[in-house]
Amino acid sequence: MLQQKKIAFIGAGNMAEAIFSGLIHQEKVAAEQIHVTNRSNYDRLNHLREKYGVQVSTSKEEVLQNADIVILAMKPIGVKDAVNDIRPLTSKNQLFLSVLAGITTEYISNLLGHSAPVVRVMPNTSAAVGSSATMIAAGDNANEEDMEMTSSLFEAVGMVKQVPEHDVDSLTAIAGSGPAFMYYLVEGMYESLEELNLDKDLGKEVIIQMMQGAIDLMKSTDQSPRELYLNVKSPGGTTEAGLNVLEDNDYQDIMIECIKGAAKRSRDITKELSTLPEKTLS
Ligand SMILES: NC(=O)C1=CN([C@@H]2O[C@H](COP(=O)(O)OP(=O)(O)OC[C@H]3O[C@@H](n4cnc5c(N)ncnc54)[C@H](O)[C@@H]3O)[C@@H](O)[C@H]2O)C=CC1
Ligand SMILES: O=C(O)[C@@H]1CCC=N1
Repeated sequence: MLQQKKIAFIGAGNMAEAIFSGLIHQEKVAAEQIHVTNRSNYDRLNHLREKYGVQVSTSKEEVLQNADIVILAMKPIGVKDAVNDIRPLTSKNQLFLSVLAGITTEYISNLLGHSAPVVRVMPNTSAAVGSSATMIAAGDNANEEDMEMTSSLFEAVGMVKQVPEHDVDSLTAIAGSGPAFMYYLVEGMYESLEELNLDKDLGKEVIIQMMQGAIDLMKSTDQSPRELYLNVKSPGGTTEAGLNVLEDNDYQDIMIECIKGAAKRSRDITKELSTLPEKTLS
């Protein structure tokens, strides 16, 4: 399905790199099919070309010409300028995938001013290793074939779930931002290594394998997280001592607030930009 397709990335940051590096490593797409541009950082484009063999250009025209799929991967705040800039170079025959947090397909369609299909996509940086949890939601003009194309692209870099667009803000908190919350937790564990006078390399290896094992076990069982941690906890034991500290500090409430805060931010981005741009063409 993806063979021969020209894929244009508008934006060449962390997320764009995670997606196309994953696609290339999984051998789903050849590096020559990927065309990348950014605002103005040619050194960055050059670095990406040398590292992955992708096509890069500062000319948006070159990148967009005959592109089948256009992936919008700039920061949400820059979407208006970016799409205004490329609009004359786009056509309704191209499939637009927006990975921008908090930006609706309606907003993108209004900026584009034509009836090209737009799909909202929320991946995460684990795409780089083929392990993203990617949410996809159809905009009004996206048909089944467009969704299949989007699915097949992102299945190459992990799991894909098609969801209604009204759920994407909440799912962004988990699928998109979630990895950062995990890394933050692990950073805390790393910091404990020093206080415990443990060898850092050994400790890091143990922490990563411990996390991997916990994930493997969760995937292999119907047991709830509560059952799983109760299996670990012994009366008067070490786990109980640690869990007491977490409970005393309302750790789970904090985690719930963390996810809700991220979801709210996604909804607020939409609201901040909610004065929809006027349709430029009928
Ligand atoms: N970093 C992550 O884990 C995730 C990010 N996202 C979304 O991906 C998007 C990009 O995020 P990052 O890659 O982290 O940001 P970043 O700051 O690393 O990259 C942004 C890129 O957009 C380019 N850009 C800005 N204005 C432009 C314009 N007018 N024309 C062309 N290119 C332009 C910049 O030059 C840069 O290459 C955001 O909208 C974010 O919400 C979505 C899921 C996860
Ligand atoms: O922090 C952000 O806004 C983006 C979206 C999800 C992950 N990173």
